[in-house]
Amino acid sequence: MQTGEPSPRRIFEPLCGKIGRDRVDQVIHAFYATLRTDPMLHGFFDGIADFAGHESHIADFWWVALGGTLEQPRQFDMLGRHQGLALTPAAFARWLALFGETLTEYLPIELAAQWLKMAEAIAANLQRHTL
Ligand code: HEM
Repeated sequence: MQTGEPSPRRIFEPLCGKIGRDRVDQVIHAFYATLRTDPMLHGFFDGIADFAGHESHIADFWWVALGGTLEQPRQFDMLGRHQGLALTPAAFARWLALFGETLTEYLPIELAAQWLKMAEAIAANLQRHTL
């Protein structure tokens, strides 16, 4: 039996650590700037008065979803916020396409792919409950 050698093990590092909060904020800021000017989706966001507040709320959501913690925990109500928006499969597809484009612009391909995978899973769940 070998001694003194650490057994090989998978070191788990959550995505939040690999991406970092600054890049989460950058991605969200760029993504919502895109959403607000997108011909298909901008109308959903026109009514938001405090957009900076909205972006920081969304960035906090993703920070937690990616494994991070917040100094001041916040409540999220994903289903409640999306119910009644009359979302369509085409709107979801557009949202995901734009999110994927933003991710690949700001992150290395592997990190972008992992984050997008999470967004796709959340979107699929949202669609099941809101369409
Ligand atoms: C058709 C696609 C989508 C549209 C048009 C849309 C639009 C919106 C709107 C209008 C709000 C409410 C803003 C407010 O009143 O403060 C919101 C909230 C939010 N959205 Fe979406 N959304 C879409 C898909 C998604 C997806 C796929 C995700 C995540 C993967 C997401 C994440 C969030 C989060 C985290 C919030 C805040 C929830 C909370 O306040 O607790 N959205 N979205």
